Amino acid sequence: HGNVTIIPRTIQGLAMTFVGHLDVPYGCSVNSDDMPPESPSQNLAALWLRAAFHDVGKFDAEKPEQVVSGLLPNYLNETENAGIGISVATSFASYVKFNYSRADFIALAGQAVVIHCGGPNFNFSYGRQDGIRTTPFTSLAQSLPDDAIHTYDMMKTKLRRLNFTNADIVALVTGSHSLGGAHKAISPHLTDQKFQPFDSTPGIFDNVVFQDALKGKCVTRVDCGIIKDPEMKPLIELYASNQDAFFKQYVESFEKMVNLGQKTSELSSVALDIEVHEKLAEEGSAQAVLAAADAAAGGSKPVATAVASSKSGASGNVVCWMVLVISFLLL
Ligand code: HEM
Repeated sequence: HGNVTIIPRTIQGLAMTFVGHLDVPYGCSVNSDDMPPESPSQNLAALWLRAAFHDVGKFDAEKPEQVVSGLLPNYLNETENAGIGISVATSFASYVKFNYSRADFIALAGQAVVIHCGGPNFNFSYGRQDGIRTTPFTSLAQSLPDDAIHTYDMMKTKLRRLNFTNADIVALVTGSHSLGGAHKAISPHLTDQKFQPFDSTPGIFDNVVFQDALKGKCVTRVDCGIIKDPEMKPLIELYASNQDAFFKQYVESFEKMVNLGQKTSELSSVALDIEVHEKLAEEGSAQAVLAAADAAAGGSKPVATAVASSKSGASGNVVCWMVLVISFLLL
């Protein structure tokens, strides 16, 4: 981790690689090239962001110095990680030999998603240590809040174990659910649809999820609990009316999340140059995302938006693959 001139360049290169994958061909929503149609989630962007959370799931506030991150690929069989295994980020993390940690790798994938899909742009901190594979985490099996079996109060207790404040919880949990949605294959307690978007713009990282929550729309038990929680509701109202306030809090809370268990004084910081996905609005609405999911699954219903986005994706593909090749050369 010592070489400060090389590392930032490789981090920028890797960030571009992630963005290249996201853009082939459905941007921030469904990526049919990477996600096989039979998989429970076909939303690579959402999966990577989710993975950044799950990678710190073993954090124990009673052992704050215990390094927990970088181990997600070893825990994909746990029920709390159902559906994440398909994520290319975690598979990459298990086989690609970069000169920085798997923890950095997974955090960067999540952060690249936030920036590329319309969220706040912020520096990436790097130099995280990876947890030791043989760490006995067994006392903390099922350590992440489980939407299918826990009450809202139990989930809130588990989120407190991650040292999350109310603002962290609202920004990170409901806020991250700005992207993606629930899948019958993973969350039969929530939906009987293959894909149930969390908000009306599941391919855009924005504050619409809070506006929808105030209109009574919530999908996960945790989000439905948050909107009813008198401690949390004022924050939902704030973020619904003020996207800047949401983004400001998100940056702080995301940093906190991906640094759980790490010695933050030993981390360095580098600016990322990531462009926002050019067809965000066109591809990010619930209707466009559902149409793309249908197309990716081989559905026969042609929908105007899906056809339009896959056409634009074809020319975009060439550019994206060039970006991928160039960024691998840089690495
Ligand atoms: C109490 C905490 C949380 C609970 C109970 C929870 C629960 C869930 C559930 C049930 C799903 C649906 C999975 C599926 O059916 O495919 C989901 C999806 C998702 N979660 Fe969370 N979540 C929590 C916190 C977070 C956090 C902190 C993040 C990110 C920082 C996050 C990011 C996501 C994303 C992006 C998706 C969409 C995945 C996709 O579309 O494939 N969640 N979450």
